Amino acid sequence: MTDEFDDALALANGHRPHERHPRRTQEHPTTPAAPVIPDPPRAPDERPVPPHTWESARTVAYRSAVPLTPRRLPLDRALGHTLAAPLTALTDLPAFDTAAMDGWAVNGPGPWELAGGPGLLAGAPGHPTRLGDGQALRIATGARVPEGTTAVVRAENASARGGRLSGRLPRLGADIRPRAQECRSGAELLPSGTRLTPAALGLAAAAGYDELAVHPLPRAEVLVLGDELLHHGLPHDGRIRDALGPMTGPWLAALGAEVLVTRRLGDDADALREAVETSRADLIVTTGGTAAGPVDHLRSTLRALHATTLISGVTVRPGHPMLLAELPEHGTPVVGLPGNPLAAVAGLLTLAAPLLHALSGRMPPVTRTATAGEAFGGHRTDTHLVPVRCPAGDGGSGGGAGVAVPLNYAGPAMLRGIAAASALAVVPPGGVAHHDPVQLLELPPA
Ligand SMILES: Nc1nc2c(c(=O)[nH]1)N[C@H]1C(S)=C(S)[C@@H](COP(=O)(O)OP(=O)(O)OC[C@H]3O[C@@H](n4cnc5c(N)ncnc54)[C@H](O)[C@@H]3O)O[C@H]1N2
Ligand code: MOO
Repeated sequence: MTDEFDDALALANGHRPHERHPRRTQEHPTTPAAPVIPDPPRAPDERPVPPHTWESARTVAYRSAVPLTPRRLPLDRALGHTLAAPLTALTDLPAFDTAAMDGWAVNGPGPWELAGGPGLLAGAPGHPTRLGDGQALRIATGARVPEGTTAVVRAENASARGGRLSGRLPRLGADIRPRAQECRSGAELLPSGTRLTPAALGLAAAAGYDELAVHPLPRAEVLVLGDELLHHGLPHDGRIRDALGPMTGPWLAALGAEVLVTRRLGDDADALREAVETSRADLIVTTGGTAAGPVDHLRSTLRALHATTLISGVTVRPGHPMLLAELPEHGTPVVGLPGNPLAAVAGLLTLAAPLLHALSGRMPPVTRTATAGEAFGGHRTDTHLVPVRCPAGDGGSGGGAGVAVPLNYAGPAMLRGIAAASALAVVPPGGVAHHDPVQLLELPPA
């Protein structure tokens, strides 16, 4: 076991392992064994990339990309995009003094004399006529208040009889939303780099926008590697269901990518090379094939394509064989996710998330602090990513950020823990004691 790990680490570091043992070709006899393709010789000046720490891997991934060129999009197509310029109010909000309640606009202390006419409705054209001293006029929520209004009296707090209105004396300005209460024209409402939520789109519309300058969604392509994978039905004859095909695209989309396609390539080195060479994506994400197995072609394919390796192995568990490379010409990033499913999640959050933030013009993803609900055993030398339950609103003793409890079924090949998790705890080498602060990586929303 130790030898196997050493071999994979050696390979991840750019060395040849001492000895190769075919791992997969005998596992599924129904599939013809893929030919073992020798790694192309390394160029003499090519230096192996030592493994990065988890923190430095995230920084390198973020710094390796620049934001995609902004474009203008109508509001109804801008959800999930990132603002390429601050959202600046194009109008005062409210744009005029507005009734905040259904009732009467009044001028001065009551009782008031009811002014004639149909009353004021929201959106009514023309300017309402001035309200004279001691007068009251029926008004609906959202209607412009007439000049001279000192307050709005709520319908339930007054009664109109015989041309007069009597009721509780409101304080000056009661239930009037004054013009520019929320913002003045020109005020910055949201900074550049904000990802547009439904609320942000509503705010943009309220502030007068029809379209917004945004960074386009980075286009991602997912290449799922592995001849052992089945795409429907039950595992049989040593073959298993592909768990990463259905998971990786949606996860990238939740992180802000537009997923062009998920392609199942088996362990065909030629198909992998062609798919990478011909991709039009801004980000290529592969699953499996990062380690030392006889049909793990990813690293040799990237070398053959003269890709630059930025990250080759990260001192994180699970997920240590993850990699990041850049293709020549356009510098398209290739993220190699390890095949073990929880290791692939680790790669998504360690490498793909910072890259997508950078390509979209967002700040790097951040962790938040919670309190360890029990001791988290750490790895001796590596960061350990642990699925946790940390219910929202669970204040805990540590001060409001929640109490994180590790979940079972968190082995590298398991998804049961992460599927029930609300976050991944980032456990430094040596672990975290019960009640101590622990950093959490949020999982993207569905
Ligand atoms: N000699 C060594 N072998 C391995 C090491 C090592 O250090 N030395 N590390 C192990 C670790 S850790 C991981 S993680 C994996 C990474 O391997 P690969 O990225 O090359 O992935 P595969 O070999 O293709 O698959 C590994 C494992 O995951 C299963 N898998 C792959 N794709 C999927 C998928 N789409 N859905 C579900 N399961 C998938 C695959 O069947 C294997 O069981 O390497 C270890 N080996
Ligand atoms: O990257 Mo592996 O998960 O440690 O199984």
